[in-house]
Amino acid sequence: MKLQLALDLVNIPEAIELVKEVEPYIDVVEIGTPVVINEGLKAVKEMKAAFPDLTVLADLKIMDAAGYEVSQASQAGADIITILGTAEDQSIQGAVEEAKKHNKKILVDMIAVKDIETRAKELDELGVDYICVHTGYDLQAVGKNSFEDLATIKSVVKQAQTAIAGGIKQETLPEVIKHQPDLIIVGGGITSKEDKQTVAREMKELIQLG
Ligand SMILES: O=C([C@H](O)CO)[C@H](O)[C@H](O)COP(=O)(O)O
Repeated sequence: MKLQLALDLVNIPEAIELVKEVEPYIDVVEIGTPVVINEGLKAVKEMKAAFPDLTVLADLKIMDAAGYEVSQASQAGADIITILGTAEDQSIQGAVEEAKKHNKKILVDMIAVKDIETRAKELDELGVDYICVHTGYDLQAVGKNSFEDLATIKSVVKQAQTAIAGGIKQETLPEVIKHQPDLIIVGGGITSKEDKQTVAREMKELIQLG
């Protein structure tokens, strides 16, 4: 199980400063969708330049023109690029093919997918690298989480790795670990804390205990 830090509500210098604090404890750094919207792929480029050994995920949440978007993000230095599970199969295939050309990986975000089980099976067959269940900010606000969806995808996926995102905190981490996803994505659970380094270290230690 790996730990991904999601950076959503920061600018580029703040993102780099934050990663400096927690780098030893994270496996992947995510340039979140709001950062990409505000700053563009420059944010991915600058993060990769600052931390060449860290895996960088560009949370583009692609819905169309997937091959082109994946190509652009790959050239900016992203190692993993996200596409939405609700996108057309044609788009998913385009993303997977383009990512292979650049030796990059595709993570499918299952936010707003209604039939998680069926779609996860289809995506797995389309050859994506990760399938990620995700409770977005707007559903977190009404008390939802993705633990059940994680169990669902774990039971049907054969080749892809599994991931979970959305409101995960130190207190809910043990419940996540029980389901053994390959990737655990944490944003506010670390970035909103005063002592980010301690929280990231303690979360990483818990993950390593498995
Ligand atoms: O993908 C995300 C969200 O849609 C905003 O872009 C977040 O990165 C993801 O939810 C993880 O952040 P937290 O929910 O704060 O842990």
